[in-house]
Amino acid sequence: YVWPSPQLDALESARWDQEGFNTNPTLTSAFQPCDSFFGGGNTGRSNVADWIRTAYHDMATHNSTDGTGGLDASIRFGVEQARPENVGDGFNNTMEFVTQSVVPNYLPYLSMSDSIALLAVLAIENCGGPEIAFRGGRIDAGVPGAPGVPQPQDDLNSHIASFARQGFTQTEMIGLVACGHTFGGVQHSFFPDIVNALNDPTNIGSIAHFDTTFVTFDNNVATEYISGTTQNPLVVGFNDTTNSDKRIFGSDGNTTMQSFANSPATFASTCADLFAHMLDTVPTGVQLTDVISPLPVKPSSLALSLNGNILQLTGQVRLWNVTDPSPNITMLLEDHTGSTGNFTLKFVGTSSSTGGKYSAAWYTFNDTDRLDFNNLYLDAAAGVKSLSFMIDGKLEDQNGLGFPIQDGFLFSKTSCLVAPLSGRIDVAVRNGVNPTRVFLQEFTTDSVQRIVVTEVDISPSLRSSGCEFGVLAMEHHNERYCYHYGRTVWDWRRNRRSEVCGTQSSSLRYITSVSDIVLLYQNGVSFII
Ligand code: HEM
Repeated sequence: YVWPSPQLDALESARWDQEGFNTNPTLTSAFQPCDSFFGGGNTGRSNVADWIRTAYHDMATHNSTDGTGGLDASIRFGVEQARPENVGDGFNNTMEFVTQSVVPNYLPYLSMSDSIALLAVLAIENCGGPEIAFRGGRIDAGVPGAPGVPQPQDDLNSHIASFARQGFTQTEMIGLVACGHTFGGVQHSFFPDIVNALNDPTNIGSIAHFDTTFVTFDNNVATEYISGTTQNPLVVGFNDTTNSDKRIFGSDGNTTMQSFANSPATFASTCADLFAHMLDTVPTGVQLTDVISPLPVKPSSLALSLNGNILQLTGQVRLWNVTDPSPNITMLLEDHTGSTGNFTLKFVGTSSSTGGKYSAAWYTFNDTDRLDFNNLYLDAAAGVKSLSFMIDGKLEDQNGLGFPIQDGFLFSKTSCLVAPLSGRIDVAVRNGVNPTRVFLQEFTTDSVQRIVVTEVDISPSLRSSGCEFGVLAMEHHNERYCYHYGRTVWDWRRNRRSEVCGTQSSSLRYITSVSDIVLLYQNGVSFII
C-alpha cells in the first residue's frame, strides 16, 4: 500500500514490528520466550497456546451457510465462556490482555478480533511456525455467537459436520486440529475425566501435552502419533470416548498425518494456509484488508507540532530487511516554497519479526546544530509538504509520490496541562487552510468494550490573524499567542515539560485520560497525547 494510511499503518506496525526498537515490550514479553505464561512459571501452560485456542474457539461459531459468526471477538462474552464447549480460563486471560495491552496501543485501528488474529500470528511465527498471511478489518460482535465449538466426546460424524459448518473439509479438519495441537495440552482441573493429576512440580497445572514440544510449532504432533509414541491425551487418553484427536487423525486412514510426519515443510505450509483460512473466517459483510506486507521504507510515529515560529518534527524512519544497520540514509524534505532540505538521519536501533526471519533498522532525526537527536526544527512559514529518502544512493519516494505530510493543522505547544488529567489543547491552523471544522477524536469503549470514536469540536473563537499560523483553542481563553518564543510548555506527547496555564485555565474541559485522545490523524501525522 501507499503510505500514509492510518488504518494500514497501524496494522503494519502491529503485524511487523514484533521485537526490539519501537515495539510493544509488554506484548513481546508475553510470547518471548514461548513458554511465558501470565499465570507464572512451571504451570505447564503458555500464553501462545491460549491465544491459538482462543482464535479457534472464537472462529468456530461461524456458519458458512448463513454467514453468521466467525472471528469477531464474541468469545469475550461471559455467556460464551460459560458454555461447556469453552471450559477453561485461557479465553478470559487472552481477552484481558487484548483489551488492556493490545487494542490501546493501536487506537482506534485494531479491533479486538483483529487483535485475537494478531496474537495467533505472533504466537505461531515466533515459536517455530511458518509466516502467516495477516489481514485486518475484523469487526467486533455486539452479542455472543451461536454455540457449536466441537468437544472431545462428540463423535467423528459430528466433528466432520461441525468443521463443514465452519467452512473446512474433512482433510482440512485433520490438518487444522494437528496444526493447533502442536501447542499446549489438556488441563486436569478443567478436564478431570480426560487427564489425571500429574503431581509434577514443573507442571503444577497438570497439563497432559499434545506432543513433547508443546511451546514450539513443529510436526512432532504427527511424528509421535505415526510412530505410536504419542502421549496426546486426546489420542491415548484413558477414556476412549474423549479421544477425539485419535478419531479425527485416523479418519482418512492416516494419510494426512503420515504426510505431516514425512515432511516438516508440508506440515508448515499446510498449517500456514489453514491458520490464515481460520483467521480470515469472518461474518458475511465484513471486508478484510489485503494481506498486510511490510513497507520497505516507513516513516513512523511522526508528530508535527508548532512551537512559536518553529515546526518541530519528531518520529522515526524504518528500513525493512536491513542487515547492515548503518546504511547511508538522507531525508529530503520539500517545503511550501519549493525548496528541498537535506538531512542525515541517525541510526537508533533494530527490530525483528517472524522469529528473527526479518530485521529492520530504525533512524531518527538528528539536529546537530541544536544537539537534539530526536527532533527536526523547521521554519513554520516554509512548512513541510513531503519527505523522500536517499538510501545508499537510491531514491525512495513511493514511485514519485513522495511521503506526503500535512501541516495544515498542528498540535500547538501553547497547549498546557493544568492538573494531571485536565488541560487545554490548542490546534494551530495554517493561514489559508480555512477548515470548515476542526475536531479532536476521543477514544472510549461502549458497554460491550467496542471502540467508540467521539468527535469533540474545537471552537475557532480566537483565531489570530496576521501570522503564519492562527491558533484555535478548545475553549474560550483570554489570550492566544501567534508566535510563542522561548517558553517551556507542556509537551503532551512526550510528557517532558510542564507549565501551569495560569489565568487561562478558567474554562477547561476535563479529559478522562491523557492517553486516550488523539489529535487529528491525517496524512500520516498523528498527535497522540
Ligand atoms: C474437534 C476439534 C477439537 C477438539 C475436540 C479440541 C479439544 C481440546 C481440548 C479438550 C483442549 C484442552 C483445553 C484445556 O485444557 O484448557 C484443547 C486445547 C487446545 N486446543 Fe483444541 N480441540 C479441537 C480443535 C482445535 C483446533 C482446530 C485448534 C487450533 C487450530 C485447537 C487449538 C488448541 C490449543 C492451542 C490448545 C492448548 C491450549 C492450552 O494449552 O492452553 N484445537 N483442545
